[in-house]
Amino acid sequence: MKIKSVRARVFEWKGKTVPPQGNFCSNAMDLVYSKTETMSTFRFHSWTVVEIETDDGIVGLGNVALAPKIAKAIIDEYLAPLVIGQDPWDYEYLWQRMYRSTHAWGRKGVTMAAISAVDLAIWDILGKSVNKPVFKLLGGRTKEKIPCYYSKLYRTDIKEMQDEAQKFLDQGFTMFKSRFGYGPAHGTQGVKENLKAVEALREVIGYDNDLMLECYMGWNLEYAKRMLPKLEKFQPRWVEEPVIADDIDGYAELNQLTSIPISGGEHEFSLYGFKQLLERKAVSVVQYDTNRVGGITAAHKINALCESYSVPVVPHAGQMHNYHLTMSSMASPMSEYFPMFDVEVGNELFYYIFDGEPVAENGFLQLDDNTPGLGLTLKTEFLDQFHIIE
Ligand SMILES: O=C(O)[C@H](O)[C@H](O)[C@@H](O)CO
Ligand SMILES: [Mg+2]
Repeated sequence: MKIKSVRARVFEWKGKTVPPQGNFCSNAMDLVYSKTETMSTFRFHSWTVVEIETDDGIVGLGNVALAPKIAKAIIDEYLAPLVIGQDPWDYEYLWQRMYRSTHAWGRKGVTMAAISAVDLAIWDILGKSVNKPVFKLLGGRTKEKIPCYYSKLYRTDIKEMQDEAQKFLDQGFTMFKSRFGYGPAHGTQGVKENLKAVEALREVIGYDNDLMLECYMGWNLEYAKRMLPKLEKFQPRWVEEPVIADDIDGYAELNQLTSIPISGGEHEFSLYGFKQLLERKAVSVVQYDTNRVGGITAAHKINALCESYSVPVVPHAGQMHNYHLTMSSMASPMSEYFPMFDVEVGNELFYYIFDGEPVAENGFLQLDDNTPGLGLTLKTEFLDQFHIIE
């Protein structure tokens, strides 16, 4: 079997969107002086879809959501020529070709995300070629089904947040992730607002359910050091990405500061990036996303590394490419889960592009033993609402 072609297309959402409200989630831009609203940079409304076809007619699907137009250019210009004509079963060799030939300017960020998309499509081909789901190629089922946490609860009106939590509690979810709205730029009033939201959520879900808290890199070390002791009484399961991804010392300090586990890695890349985080004890929960970190070839190795450090892996964003790794790894206790909503920030956009994403039931996800590959197909239902760049 040989790879015949690589097609990378950008799917830009042109359909209806629900504008996220006010300070719906703190983010790294909050710390930079700006005359415009910093939240507006925080959208994921396009996606790169990669289709790799083999000479025997199998088509593998991969995707990347970071800087989609740049990712497409990297795939077209640099990565496609490295894999065309090659045997997809040589996935490690192909991965190393992509990684090493772009190393001088690639390594992390959008280049690694582009490599991830090609690698995902290759693994989809492998599964399809032997008629097995990808998780079977990675070691098989380590759990009957995957526990998942409800992820949204953007910082909106407190009552709205409480109603949202109640609705998904009633649907059987036992774990919830919410977003802080405020950071260092919002002074003591912002501190109060952050605490108010957490208290209000605990009122609804109680202390027998898990609550995770997301900063999305919108704090700094000093602010996080003030906030964590105040949050301790609310027993968060973790506080996520309190500082920017490059501040590994900051993570390490915060992770030792209180009883609250610090999570991160959503914006970290490659086996080496995670080795650094683990060696420094910088995170207590690892949250790579397979479509950023280097695809399944890299994520599988990171899982093994995390297993050896006894650090759980809870990949970012749900999605099939992550679920297959979670299903097959002892290091992964659960998944993130975004239900399908109207297009808002864009975290939910993959439901509009792909068919096959599992729907949670009572807080659990299931993967089918008999669906080969990653289990995704391109959806036709919303096709007319995308502008597609070839
Ligand atoms: O952990 C997450 O789910 C992410 O940080 C979100 O994708 C982020 O976009 C906030 O909604
Ligand atoms: Mg996150």
